[in-house]
Amino acid sequence: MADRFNDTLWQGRADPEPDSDRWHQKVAPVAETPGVALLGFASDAGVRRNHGRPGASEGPAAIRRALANLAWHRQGPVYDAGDVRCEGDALEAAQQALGVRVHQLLSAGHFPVVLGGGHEVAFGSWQGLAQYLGAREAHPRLGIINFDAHFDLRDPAAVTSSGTPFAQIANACEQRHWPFRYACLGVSRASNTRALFRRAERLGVLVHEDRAMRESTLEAIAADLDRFMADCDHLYLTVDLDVLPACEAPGVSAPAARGVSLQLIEPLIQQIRDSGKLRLADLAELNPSHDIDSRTARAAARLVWCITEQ
Ligand SMILES: N=CN[C@@H](CCC(=O)O)C(=O)O
Ligand SMILES: [Mn+2]
Ligand SMILES: [Mn+2]
Repeated sequence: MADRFNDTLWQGRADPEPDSDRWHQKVAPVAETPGVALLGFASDAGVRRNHGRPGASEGPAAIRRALANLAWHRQGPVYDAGDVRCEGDALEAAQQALGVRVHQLLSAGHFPVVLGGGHEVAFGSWQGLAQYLGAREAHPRLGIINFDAHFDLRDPAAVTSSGTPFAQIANACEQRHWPFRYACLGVSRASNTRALFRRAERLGVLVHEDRAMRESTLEAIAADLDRFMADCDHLYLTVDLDVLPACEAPGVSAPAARGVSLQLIEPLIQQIRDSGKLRLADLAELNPSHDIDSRTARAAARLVWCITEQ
């Protein structure tokens, strides 16, 4: 189920001038010094269960290939912790295995960045963070910030999938008597039913629709996000690449007719990164078999680069 560091993915241009490093020259197998730990979740079992277009299990390798050639401006180390792979439809076991790895990385002082995988990655990521925080606090004030065209709050009673992770997390929080704090930014009213909007309202979700996210509203959204973050001690950032317009991210299961441009999303992600509360991040839904000229993989890599820029 677990794949280790794969050197063949970390290849790229080597410039002869000094101080010209790129990620492929710096990323290393996990070591003791705390750093960013990339961890792949090679799964599209949740997408399949959700009747989507399969192929996201190849996402982690494609993100690494796109990251490899980006310029290195960081101080601290970046590690590649390999992949957790979902075998067949064994999604629950894979999510649990992902949780175990995320917990281990957090306990070792690393900042895990999980590379999906369908958005079912979120329930595995969260399990790892919940184990970590739950061992330290009775009622952790954890905020989840999801950039996504979809709420992914479908009823998990019948089947769990890439469309249910935040409803699963809400249920798990209720069982633990933990607050459920969830922000979904970039959601499309056209792509989410009334039932999903009602569930989001019942759960007190902070919502900013795709069509309300513009250059002129960015300041107000940033202020809203600041208020959300002020109520939290820890943050989990999750980015579903289908929040981007189809021209920026064609390689996803459900491309967005409208979407929110990377140009608008990036400053909000910087704000989250700079809060000092970000414990965990993941990227979801990259499907290389539907990508065009690696656009989506490049957008994903750029987001990882931005989340870890420090
Ligand atoms: N993670 C994806 N979730 C979406 C997919 C929508 C679609 O396939 O059209 C959802 O379940 O709503
Ligand atoms: Mn989505
Ligand atoms: Mn999603």
